[in-house]
Amino acid sequence: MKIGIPKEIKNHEYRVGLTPMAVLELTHHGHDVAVETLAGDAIGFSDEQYQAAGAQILNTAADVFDWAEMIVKVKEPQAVERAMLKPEHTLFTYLHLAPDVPQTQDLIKSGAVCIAYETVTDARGQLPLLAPMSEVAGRMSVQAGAHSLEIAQGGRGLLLGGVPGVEAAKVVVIGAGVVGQNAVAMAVGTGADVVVLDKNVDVLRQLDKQYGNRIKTVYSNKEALERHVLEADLVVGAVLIPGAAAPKLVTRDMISRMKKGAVLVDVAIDQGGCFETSKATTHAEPTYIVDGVVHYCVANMPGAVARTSTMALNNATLPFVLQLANKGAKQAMADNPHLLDGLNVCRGKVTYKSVADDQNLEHVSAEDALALI
Ligand SMILES: NC(=O)C1=CN([C@@H]2O[C@H](COP(=O)(O)OP(=O)(O)OC[C@H]3O[C@@H](n4cnc5c(N)ncnc54)[C@H](O)[C@@H]3O)[C@@H](O)[C@H]2O)C=CC1
Ligand SMILES: CC(=O)C(=O)O
Ligand SMILES: [Mg+2]
Repeated sequence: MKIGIPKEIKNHEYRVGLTPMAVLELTHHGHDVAVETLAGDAIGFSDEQYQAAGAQILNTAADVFDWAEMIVKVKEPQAVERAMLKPEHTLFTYLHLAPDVPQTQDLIKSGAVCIAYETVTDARGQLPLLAPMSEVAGRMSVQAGAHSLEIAQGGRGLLLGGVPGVEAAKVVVIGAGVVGQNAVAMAVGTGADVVVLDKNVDVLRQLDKQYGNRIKTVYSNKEALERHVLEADLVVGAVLIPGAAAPKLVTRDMISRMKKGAVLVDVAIDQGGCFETSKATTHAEPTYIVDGVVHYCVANMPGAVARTSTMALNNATLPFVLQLANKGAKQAMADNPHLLDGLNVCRGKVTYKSVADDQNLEHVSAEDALALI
């Protein structure tokens, strides 16, 4: 198969769809790979390394899209990229479609087969292609929150762990999945006072076993959520309903009653965000302030540590890229129901139920849509 890797163009996004090491695996299996020039340059993957792995280097994204049968990316395609998609393409990347109507419409119009990393599942019902970036973003969330708590950033002027004789800051993590667990680990490491909420008692049980009384685990209902958010210095939003728009758990009214200079880090912003006042920001301008509360809402947090993130992402995506390349998209998805769970848009039809529901669109099951390929 002909596999194309364009350079990422989202603001301060330096990850790349495939590393030279991953390209070598594909060329070794007899596939052809084309990489846009300088696609990995910012993170130390040169054009020469890609050529040594057997790839050809093309000058523009348009050349890559024209040549390739499958496009492997990191971030959801931007408008100029969507305009280059054709029905012959398989697109394999993060999509986060539920809160993104223009992207959904463009992918429908493209006729392409669009498989989203974030809804591919594994045998335990988890999300193996989201998990590595959630690990990165969860760890970064506490770093970003600590920085935002500094006075110069509009924060309360608190050090998360305090110092001897001065109490630690209170960190509240909403959602105890992969992002939440990694945020808790980092927050505990700083010495902060940590509370974590979830609706899944099993994950709270797990954290309770791991940390004992070093943290507080709390079942997430309206009363508990409000009480802890109002006491918080830093709140990390880490909830997910797979494929769907994030629930707005923290309302504008609650935010107006939070401590001035408190910080919200909305990691769930790529699914629309779980704070009512959240809107996506970029690494160039990561924060803004509403009612005295600092909001950090960067939708591609792992892009800031792009070398670590690219390698972690490739470890997870490569087996699926190989299946798609070796068998073709239709057969690979027919053979692997976990990969089929990734199918979001296929030949003009929305094939992921919660995306269709959130946008009032017709839904065709992924199984039925395979017949369209
Ligand atoms: N901004 C960024 O750069 C990045 C964002 N993310 C996003 O972070 C979010 C979380 O991802 P993961 O941790 O991997 O998901 P996950 O599925 O591992 O965990 C989500 C948790 O939220 C809980 N939850 C759902 N509804 C809830 C509610 N009403 N109250 C409390 N808890 C609730 C679930 O029970 C689950 O434990 C996703 O939206 C993901 O796309 C992930 C990586 C990077
Ligand atoms: C998961 C995601 O949105 C990211 O890595 O940017
Ligand atoms: Mg994102």
